[in-house]
Amino acid sequence: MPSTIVLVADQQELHAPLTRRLEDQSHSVFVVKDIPEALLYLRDPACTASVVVFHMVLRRQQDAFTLTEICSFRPYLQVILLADKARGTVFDGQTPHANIRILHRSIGPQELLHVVQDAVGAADAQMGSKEEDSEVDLDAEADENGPTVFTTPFLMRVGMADVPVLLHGETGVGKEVMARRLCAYSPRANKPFLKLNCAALPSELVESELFGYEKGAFTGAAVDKPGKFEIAQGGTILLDEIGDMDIRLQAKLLQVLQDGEVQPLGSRKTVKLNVRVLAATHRDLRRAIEVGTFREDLYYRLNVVNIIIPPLRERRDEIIPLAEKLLKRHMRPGMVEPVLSEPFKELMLQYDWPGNVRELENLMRRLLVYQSEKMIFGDLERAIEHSRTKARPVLPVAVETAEPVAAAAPQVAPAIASITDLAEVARQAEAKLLLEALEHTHWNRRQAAARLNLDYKAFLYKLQKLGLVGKKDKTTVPQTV
Ligand SMILES: Nc1ncnc2c1ncn2[C@@H]1O[C@H](COP(=O)(O)OP(=O)(O)OP(=O)(O)O)[C@@H](O)[C@H]1O
Repeated sequence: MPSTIVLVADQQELHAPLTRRLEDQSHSVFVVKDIPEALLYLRDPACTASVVVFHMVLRRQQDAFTLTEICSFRPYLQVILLADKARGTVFDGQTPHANIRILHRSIGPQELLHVVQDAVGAADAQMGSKEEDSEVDLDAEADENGPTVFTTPFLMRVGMADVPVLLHGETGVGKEVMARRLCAYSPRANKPFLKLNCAALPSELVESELFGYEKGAFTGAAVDKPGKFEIAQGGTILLDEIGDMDIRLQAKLLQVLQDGEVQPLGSRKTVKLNVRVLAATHRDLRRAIEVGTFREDLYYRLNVVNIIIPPLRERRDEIIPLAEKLLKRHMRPGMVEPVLSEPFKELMLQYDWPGNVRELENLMRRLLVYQSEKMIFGDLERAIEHSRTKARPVLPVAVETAEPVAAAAPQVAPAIASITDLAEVARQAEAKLLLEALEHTHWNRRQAAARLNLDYKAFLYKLQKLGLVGKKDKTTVPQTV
């Protein structure tokens, strides 16, 4: 069975031959240049590696602790370490975890290949026994890496499909975790995975980050800079908070997706792209389309597969297992793992978790710091009391799902009456009118202004105010869409 193998090596001549031979056997090899980066990757919930080979000597005892900890929450993971002596000196006389093999650093390439193949077999055997269990009742499978409403076979199919995926869900539900997981199951698993948060930056910055620029393209562009699309070549890009992307930029993104090529700002060259696009949002994009703040054509481009991740309060059976997993994730070596008491678990099950898994994670981190439930018991009680007296947060409208398994997920409530602010309603209505006029006139602004019986300057001012055009950057407004 093809596996994902992490190879930790800082020298090309060490990892290149091994990578080639493993890739010849259809395995995906992910090369990491240093130990801290490798440990970080292995701790990531989206990591699906079954074998990790440290082609460098582990010297810090702290790293050995971390590795042991990773092995305990990733029971399939097989670890191969090279050491100065074929005995684990870094483990300071302690017996290493059963899945850790320590070899002498002078081992030859052929012998190392055999050990890696053997480790792949051992990981497969352990995963196989888990898969047999899951065949009995796939839906009930307790998947440690994501909401149990999505089975591993479903996610593998979507991951392998290499099509755009739109992820919907409230903040903190695990959209990024899901995106990383889809990537890990895809043929692009050992290629770059980049994320850009479209809401966190002003639109000009999002544009230059995504598409890159050439030296001199604008004030401050002192050197050429490739955009994320270019850096992610061969891999995957996650456009987080796509619902917050400026409408003008949406047009440009659409063009890039349609043409499969990108033109850095200020440049004449175009770069052919081979990047899988995943997008995530907590917004109701259907509504955004209605009010003219999201382009329908872009929506259909991104929405080949649509996954709605339900909020944590709609998958309460996952709260306790997730809490226990998050406690383990954040424990430092030598820490005593707090045992969650029954009354505390009961309280956790009553709470609605508006911040979803992120909020649960923060609570578990606090618990590890305080080492006492008592200190946060009252906070949780007050939060429950508060949520009883307040209205539920507004949720995104349920949208159709492309897969039967996804359709089985609890549907989220419609976002009725989410816009209570009159000024916002007026702003959105105005934006819709302006955009319609621009669409009709193929983005000829003079004609669009005339169509709306508006003075041209007043029209431009409105475009600016609504964020539909940059102050100086008129050239990037699409003339044809
Ligand atoms: N199934 C899971 N197992 C373990 N941790 C999880 C899981 N889902 C989410 N998390 C953790 O919860 C936090 C929030 O997850 P993530 O960033 O994926 O959510 P999000 O929906 O993308 O959030 P936002 O909308 O704010 O971008 C992260 O620290 C992540 O590691």
